[in-house]
Amino acid sequence: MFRQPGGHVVRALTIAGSDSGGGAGIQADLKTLHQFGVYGMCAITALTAQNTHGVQDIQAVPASFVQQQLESVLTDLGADAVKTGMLASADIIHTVADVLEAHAVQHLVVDPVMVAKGGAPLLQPDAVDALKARLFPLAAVVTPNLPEAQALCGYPIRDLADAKRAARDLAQSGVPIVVIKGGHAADGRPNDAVDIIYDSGTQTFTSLVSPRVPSRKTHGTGCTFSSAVTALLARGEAPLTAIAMAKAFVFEAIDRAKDWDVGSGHGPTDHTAPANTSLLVPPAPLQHGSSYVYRDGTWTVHASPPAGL
Ligand SMILES: Nc1ncnc2c1ncn2[C@@H]1O[C@H](COP(=O)(O)OP(=O)(O)O)[C@@H](O)[C@H]1O
Ligand SMILES: Cc1ncc(COP(=O)(O)O)c(N)n1
Repeated sequence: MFRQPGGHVVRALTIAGSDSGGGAGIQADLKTLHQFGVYGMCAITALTAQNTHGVQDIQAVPASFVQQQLESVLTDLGADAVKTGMLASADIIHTVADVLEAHAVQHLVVDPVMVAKGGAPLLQPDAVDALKARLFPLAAVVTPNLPEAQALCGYPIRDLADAKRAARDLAQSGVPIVVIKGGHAADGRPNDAVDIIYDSGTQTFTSLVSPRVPSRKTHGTGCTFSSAVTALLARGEAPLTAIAMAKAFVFEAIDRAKDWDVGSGHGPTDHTAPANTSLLVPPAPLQHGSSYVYRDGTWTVHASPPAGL
């Protein structure tokens, strides 16, 4: 386990739904935290019966029991960073926000999970406003994918300019760093996977680019990405560095699983991808406002921003 100077074992808490298929949700989160050498804990918001073909059923967890799980963990073990994934309902969002406020939690990563890749709704539609009003102001980093950013902003995101507008608009809810993830932008094009970061402190956009792995096995990529960011924030990395290392980790996790036979639908990624090597580390320190490309295990700075999403 990763330790701070002084011996403190680094720990992180995920508040999310359970994926029985093991590729997304709590299961992806704990695997990722472990891979980064961070002690992982969880508060489960919903149980899903799920596989690589979709979500077959959902059992909600009462908000009062979510609260109890959070209190149990935070009053004893504590967390150096916290992430949220599937929160299911407005009730649970309010409860989570109340507890996180009361415990003055630092380094909160909010992954505003709304719909599974197969199309199943994972958040009640009336809960979107609660997410923005209650959790975004507590977050250090918010990580919507393109459909989530569209739902949160209320307008279509078709290109890089739209993604930048969305990131800036979402930061208005009091979020220091917004990452618009470009995993959904493929439309069959063999393009790159481009993530746009907006830092409201410096008011700059930084883009992170990797090749797009031609694979359907991307179940849980968002959970894996936000958990890697959480682990690295817990370890004390600067946010931009954490986000870049997380992107490189997810690329490696997708790449290593592309020929896996785990399920016959949208399969999971390989959480044993290397997490603690210099491979993931970008040219430090990252410059706000620049564009970085991760290719063949190396980060390089690019003078010009990416051409598109
Ligand atoms: N086929 C792919 N190849 C490389 N990177 C990908 C691919 N699909 C998604 N990513 C990356 O995975 C991360 C999660 O993005 P995304 O899949 O959009 O999230 P979500 O699971 O929330 O929909 C982002 O860094 C994105 O760029
Ligand atoms: C419990 C749970 N949480 C999150 C996701 C989103 O993951 P994806 O977008 O890859 O389907 C999921 N499918 N299930």
